[in-house]
Amino acid sequence: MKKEYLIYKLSDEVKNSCKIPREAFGEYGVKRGLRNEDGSGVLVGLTNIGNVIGYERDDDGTLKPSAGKLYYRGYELNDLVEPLLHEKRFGFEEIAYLLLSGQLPDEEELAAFRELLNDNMLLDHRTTVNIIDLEGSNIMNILARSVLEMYTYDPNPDDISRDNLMRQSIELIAKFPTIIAYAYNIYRHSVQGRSLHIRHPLEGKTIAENFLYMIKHEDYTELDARMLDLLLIIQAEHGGGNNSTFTVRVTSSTRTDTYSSIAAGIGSLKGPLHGGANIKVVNMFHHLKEYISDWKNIDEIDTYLYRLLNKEAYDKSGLIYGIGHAVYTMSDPRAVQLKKLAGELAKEKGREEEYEFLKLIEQEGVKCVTAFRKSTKPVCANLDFYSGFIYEMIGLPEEIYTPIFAMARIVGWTAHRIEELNFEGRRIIRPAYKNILSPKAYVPLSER
Ligand SMILES: CC(=O)SCCNC(=O)CCNC(=O)[C@H](O)C(C)(C)COP(=O)(O)OP(=O)(O)OC[C@H]1O[C@@H](n2cnc3c(N)ncnc32)[C@H](O)[C@@H]1OP(=O)(O)O
Ligand SMILES: O=C([O-])CC(=O)C(=O)O
Repeated sequence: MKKEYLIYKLSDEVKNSCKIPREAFGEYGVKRGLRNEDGSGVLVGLTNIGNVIGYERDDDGTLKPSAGKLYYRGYELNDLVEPLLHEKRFGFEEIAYLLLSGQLPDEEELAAFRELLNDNMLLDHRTTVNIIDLEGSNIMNILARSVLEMYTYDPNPDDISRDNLMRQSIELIAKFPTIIAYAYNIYRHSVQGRSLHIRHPLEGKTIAENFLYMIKHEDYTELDARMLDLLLIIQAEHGGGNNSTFTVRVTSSTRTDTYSSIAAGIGSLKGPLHGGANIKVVNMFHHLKEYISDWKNIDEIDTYLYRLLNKEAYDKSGLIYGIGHAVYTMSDPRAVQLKKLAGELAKEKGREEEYEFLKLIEQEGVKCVTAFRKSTKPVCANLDFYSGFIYEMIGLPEEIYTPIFAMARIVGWTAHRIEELNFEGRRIIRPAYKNILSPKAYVPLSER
C-alpha cells in the first residue's frame, strides 16, 4: 500500500471515528468546552490573581450582560493604568511585581526589582548560539523550543519549592524579550536577507525600551516605548480560565518542571482563537482595506463581513477575528482602553483614515456576528482587535505580535503556576470523559 494512500485512508476513517453528535452533550449533561448552557465557564478553581467580569446574575441566576471589568490582585486595571498614563511613566515591571507577589512595590522595592529584571535579561552565550542555530520562521515555536532548552542550563530545573519557582519566574519574564528579539533578528536575516544585529539589552532601561532597542536600535520614540509598555501591562494577566493560563495550571498540577509547563502555555497562546488572533486581525484588516473600495460605505462593509461569516472570504474560517469573547459580553475593558490609545497614536502617526475604518469594522463586525449567530448574548471587540494596529503604528513586524503577547502573559502564567503549586488542598487536575462507543468483540488479525 502506498504511504500517501495509507495516510489518506487513516484520515478518511477519522470521519466516522470522530463522530460525536452535538445532542449527546446535552443528553449526558456534558459541559461542551467547559461551558454552562448560558455560555459562562464551568467553575473549576479559585484564585487570588486576576478577576475577569463580563456579566452579573439576576436573583434567579440568569446571566445579565454587563460592561467588562478586569482586576489584577484586587486592583481594577483602569486604576492601575490611568496614573501611568497621567504621569507618563513606565509600569510593566511594577505590574509584574504586583502580579507575582500580590503587593504593589514601594519605590525601593521597585527600583531593586527593575534592576533584578535588567540583570537577568542577558542570555547566556550558549542560549544565544542555540537560537542562532534554530531553524524556523515561527517565533512562537522558536520561543517554546528556547524555553525547553532553558531546562538544560538551569542548575535546579525540577525543584518546585517556592523560592526556586520565583527565581525561575523572574528569569523567564526577563529573558522572554531577549529571546523574541534575537529570534526575530535571526529570522529577518535568514529569511529576508537583512543584516544580522544582536544587540544586548542596556542597563537602566525598562523592558519595553530594551525590547524596542533590540529590535529597532534607536528607531523608536518615547511614545512608542510607553505604548508598548501599556500593551504589556494590559496583556499580562487574565484569570485562571483563559486557555493558555489554564494549560499552565493543568500541567503544573502534575508537578512537572517550569519550562515544560510554560512551553505548553506558549503552544496554547499561539492558536488563532486565542493570542494568535492578533495577527489574524491585522491580516484581515489588510484584506478588507484592499477589497472594500469605499471605507465609509456601511452596506459595502456589511456585505463583505457576511462573506467572512459565510466562509467565502479571507481565511474562510467563518470568523471575524478580534470579535467575541468567552467571558466579556458588552465590552472588553482592554479593548476599550486600546481603542482610545490607538486613536491617539493614529493622530500622531497620520493614520486616522485607517483608524476610522477599523472602528467601523468593529461596529459592524459586532452587529453582523450578533445577527448571524442568532444568540441573545452580546458580543464585543476583544483585546486582539486593536493591539496589532498599535504594533503596526509603532513599526513592529507582524511575526512578533503573538510573541509580544507571550512576553506579557508570562507574568500571569508564572503567577498562576506558583499559586497552583502552593495553595492548600491542591490536587492533580483530572476531569472525566464519557465514552459513548459500544464495546466491540476482538477480531484476530487473520480474519479482518
Ligand atoms: C486574547 C484572546 O484570546 S481574545 C479572543 C481572540 N479570538 C478571536 O478574536 C477569534 C474570534 N472569536 C472567536 O472565535 C470566539 O468569539 C471566541 C473563541 C473568542 C470565544 O468563543 P466562545 O466562548 O465559544 O463564544 P460564544 O459562546 O460567545 O459564541 C459561540 C458561537 O458564536 C460564534 N462566534 C463567536 N465569535 C465569533 C466571531 N468573531 N466570528 C464568527 N462567529 C463567532 C462561534 O463560532 C460559536 O458558534 P457555534 O455555536 O455555531 O459554534
Ligand atoms: O480570557 C480568555 O478567554 C482570553 C483572553 O482574553 C485572554 O487570555 O486575555
